[in-house]
Amino acid sequence: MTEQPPIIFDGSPLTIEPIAELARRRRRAALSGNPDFAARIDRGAAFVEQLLREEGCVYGVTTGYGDSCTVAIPADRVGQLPIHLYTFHGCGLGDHFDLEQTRAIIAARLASLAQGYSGVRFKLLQQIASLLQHDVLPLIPQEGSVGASGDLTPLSYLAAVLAGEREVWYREQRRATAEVFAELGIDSLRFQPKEALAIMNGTAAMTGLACLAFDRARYLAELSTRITSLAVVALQGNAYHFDAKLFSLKPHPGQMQVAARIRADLQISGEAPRNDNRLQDRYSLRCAPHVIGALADALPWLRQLIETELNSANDNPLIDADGEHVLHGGHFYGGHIAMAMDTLKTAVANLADLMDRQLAQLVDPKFNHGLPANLSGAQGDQAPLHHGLKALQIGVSAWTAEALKLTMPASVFSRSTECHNQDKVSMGTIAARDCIRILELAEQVAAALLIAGCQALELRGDAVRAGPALHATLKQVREQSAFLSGDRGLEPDLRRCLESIRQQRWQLYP
Ligand SMILES: N[C@@H](Cc1ccc(O)cc1)C(=O)O
Repeated sequence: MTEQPPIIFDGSPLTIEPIAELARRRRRAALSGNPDFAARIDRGAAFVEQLLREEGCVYGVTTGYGDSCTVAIPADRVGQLPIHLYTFHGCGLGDHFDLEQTRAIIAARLASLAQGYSGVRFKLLQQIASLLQHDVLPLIPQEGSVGASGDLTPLSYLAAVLAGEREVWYREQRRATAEVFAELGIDSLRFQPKEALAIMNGTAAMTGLACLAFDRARYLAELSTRITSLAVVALQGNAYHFDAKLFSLKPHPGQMQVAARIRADLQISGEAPRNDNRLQDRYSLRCAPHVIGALADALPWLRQLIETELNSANDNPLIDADGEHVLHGGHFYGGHIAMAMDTLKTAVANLADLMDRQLAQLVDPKFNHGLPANLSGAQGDQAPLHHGLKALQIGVSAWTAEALKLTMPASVFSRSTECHNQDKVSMGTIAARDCIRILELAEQVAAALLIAGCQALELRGDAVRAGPALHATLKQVREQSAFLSGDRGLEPDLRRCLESIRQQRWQLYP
C-alpha cells in the first residue's frame, strides 16, 4: 500500500475516488478521533436511550420491523431484537461480493452512519472502521436485496460480523469471524437497541458498488477514446471528423472533450481542408465522440447522484438528537442509485457496442483498407493455416451481446413485498450488480480492441508515425501481448490487458 494520507470519516462529504482507492487498498480508512465528532455520534445513541426510558416505545427498537411494527416487544426482550434482525436476514444467496466491492460497501455504510443521524454509539463506528483497517471482510452474498428497505439482507452480514458471527475473508482465507476477532483482539459488539437496524436499513451495498462502477466507467470512456484513435489510424480514417470547429457547433462539453482527445492523439491541430475529398467514415469512427460523449456528459450528473447518496443519512428512522426528534421516512430507498446504475449500464454497453463495430471494420478486408483478413500477421507458405483474430472477434461479439442483454432497467421491476409494506422498491442493488457485470464485459471488449488496434497499426506499418500518445499505448500493450505473427491462444494476453485496465495502470489523458 502506498503511503497516501488516510481517508477520514468524520461526517464531512466524501467523493467517489477515495472510496474507490480505499476499496483497492491504495488508501487506508481512518475514523476521526475528534472528541466533538465522537460526542455528536454518541448523543444519538443517548437520545434513543432517553426515549426508551421516558416513552417506552420507539419504532424498530420496541416494535417488530416493517409490516410487523404493530407488534410490541416486551421491555425485557428489547435487547434481543437486534440479534433477531440480522439473524433472520441471514438468507442471502449467490456469489459473494469480491473484496474490493466489500470494502466499498463497508465504507459507504460508515460514511452514512458518520452523518450522526442513526442513533448509534461511536463505538459501533470504531468497530466498522477496524474491519477496514485490519481488512477483515464479511462474506456478503450478492443476492436478496430489493434495494428499498435498504440493502437489509446483504448488510445483515456486516451486522453479524460486527457481533462476531458468520464468516470473513482474512488474509485470503475464509474463516469464522469469532476466530479472527480472537486472534486480533477485537471484541464482538453487543448491539444496543437501534444499532442493527442502523447498519442494515440503508443503501450501502448499491452505493458502494456505484462508486466502483462510476470509477471504472470513467476510465473505460478514456480507454475507448484511445481505442478509437488507434482504429482511425489503422483504418486510415478521416481525422477531420474530429475537427474543433465542427464540435464547437454542437457543444456538449463531454463530447467536445472526447473529440479534442482524439485530435491530440492524432496530432491534428490545423484547420479542416476547404472541401475534404476524403470519404466519410462509418459511424463507429465518425460518431465515436457522440457515443463516448453521451457517457462523458452523463458523468457529472451521475457523480452528483452517487455522492449525495454516499454522504446521506440513508436509514430509518433518523434520530435527530439535537432537535429531539425521531424522524420516520423512507431514506433507505435507493431510487437515485437505481436510476444512476440503470443509466450508466446503458452508456457502458453502448461503448462495448461501439468497440465491437470498430473491430468489425478492422478484421474485415471489405472495410479495412488493405489490411489482411482477421489481421493475421502470418507470412509465407504457412499463412493459409493461420486465422489471426477470427476467434477474438467472435468472443467480442459474444461479450457485447451479453452486455447489451443486461441493459434492461432493473428499477421497472419493482414489486410489492414484505406483506405489502414494501409495495414499491428500487431494485437499485440489482441495477448496480448488472452495471458491474456490463463493465466487466465491456472491459473485455476493450482488452480485445487494444490487441486488435495495435496489431492493425503494426501491420499498417504506421506505428512510428502514429504520434506519441498512440505510440505509448502500443508500447504498453506490447508489454502484455506480443505482435501476433502466428496463431496462439490469446487468453493469457487478454487477462494481462484486463488486469491493467482493472488497475487503471495506464495514464491515458492528462
Ligand atoms: N426498512 C424498514 C424496516 C425493516 C427491517 C427489516 C425487515 O425485514 C423489514 C423492514 C423500515 O424502516 O420501515
